[in-house]
Amino acid sequence: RKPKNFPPGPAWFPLIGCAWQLHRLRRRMGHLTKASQELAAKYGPLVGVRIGRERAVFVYGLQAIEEMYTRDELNGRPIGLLSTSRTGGTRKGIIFTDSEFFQEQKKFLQRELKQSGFRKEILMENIQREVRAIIDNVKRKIKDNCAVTSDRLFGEQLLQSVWVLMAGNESHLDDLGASELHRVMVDLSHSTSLSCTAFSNFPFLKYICPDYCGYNPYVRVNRTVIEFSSKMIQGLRKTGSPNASLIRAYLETMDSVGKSNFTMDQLMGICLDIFTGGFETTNNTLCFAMYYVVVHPDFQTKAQDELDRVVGRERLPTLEDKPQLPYVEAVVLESLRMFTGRSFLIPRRAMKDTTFNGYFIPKDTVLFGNSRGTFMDPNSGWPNTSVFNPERFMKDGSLNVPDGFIPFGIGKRRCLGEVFAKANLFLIIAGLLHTFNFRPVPGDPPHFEVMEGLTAGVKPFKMIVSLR
Ligand code: HEM
Repeated sequence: RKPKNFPPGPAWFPLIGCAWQLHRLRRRMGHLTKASQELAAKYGPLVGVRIGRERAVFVYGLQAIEEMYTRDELNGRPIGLLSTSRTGGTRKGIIFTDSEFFQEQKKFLQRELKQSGFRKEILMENIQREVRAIIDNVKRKIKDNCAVTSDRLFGEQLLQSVWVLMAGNESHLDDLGASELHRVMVDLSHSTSLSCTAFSNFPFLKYICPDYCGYNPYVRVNRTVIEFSSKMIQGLRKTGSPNASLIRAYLETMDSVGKSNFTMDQLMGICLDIFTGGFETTNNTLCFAMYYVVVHPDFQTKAQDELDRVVGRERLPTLEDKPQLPYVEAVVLESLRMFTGRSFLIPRRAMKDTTFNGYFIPKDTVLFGNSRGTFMDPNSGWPNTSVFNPERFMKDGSLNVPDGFIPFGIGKRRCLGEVFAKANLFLIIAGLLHTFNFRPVPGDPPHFEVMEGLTAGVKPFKMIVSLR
């Protein structure tokens, strides 16, 4: 059948997104995924929009997103200021590259991480060290017996463990470095959005108002992360890293292969991607989890009862306990649903002229996947989607993950850090609930507000934390 013309939709939508971003209203305006959901209700799973002179498509609903995830010709990443200006003018790293270059680099990273940072004993040592540091950090904060704010509870420790994932268990960031990197990563998150960054959608703005349109801050924070990584790697090169690690393997390949795609600039792009992918997503999921356990003490108590039964009070939970802690895992999955269901996916690019859902999609069209439609929309087949309820992942006392719950994506562009993220989220949430009680501040309950950034976050809130 002859494909229909480009998907229909309003031309003005990205303009509104950019206006939100420019006027820094995003924190009060709720999340753009909701607006795109309303468009999908009117136009269907593919909504055609115009961004400057380019046409783009918003993709909505599980079926359409799954198709986008798995079709090779929809596997590219956009070529634009968002993907080039972060790494000195050309696309580098994993997240924003495509074609054979991307395939070669991702394969290398997957193989090396399997042999180093993702190996069970190395992963456990790294994350358990991080969980103990997070618990000590919270203990220090509650010493004064006043309310604790949700941000800065785990961010620096997360960055520390992401660095160890790349550089090996012997290499650590010092406190000053971790704290500075944390500040920069938060800036990076707030300086941009994956769907509606003004300078990326309207590149001429970088000449007219480079600061106001977000271009300068975006370039500046990315450059700082790259300089930081470069300094750390120079240090590693001088001292020689004693253990197998991703960075050591990359440097060795670079030296042995000589002139190839394995370059220092590309390694910097990879560090930037792993810091960004590893920090932002996990940190925001944890903030959603903390918000919901504070406002739902019953879920908190149920998870704590399970932890007491299975783990006892004498030691911290481990990954070996995970199969016996289905309810704690259900809390993790429900927090992931709340986080990912409010975020846009990393944009895609059509690698050639193709058809999608019956429509003609020309080469280089940018596609924005909205994961709200996969498990947050009332029509997605999940009941009461806006309500936090870990029970939806439980059946007869066991964990039951419904088909179509794909917070880490599927296909060739599936999340590189999935193993690490799952272990991290489980051990941090289990460790915190095992050690502390989290309660609302009397008379000042947390106010739920989604902040748009690179991904969705919860506005920082205060809570009372006490040792169990
Ligand atoms: C809550 C935690 C996380 C979630 C929900 C998440 C989700 C995702 C999703 C859905 C994608 C696929 C995007 C697409 O198909 O276009 C992705 C890609 C990616 N993630 Fe994650 N992620 C998480 C944590 C991490 C961590 C911890 C790391 C690194 C240590 C990481 C690194 C990456 C990278 C490098 C990519 C790009 C892969 C590619 O383009 O092929 N992520 N992530």
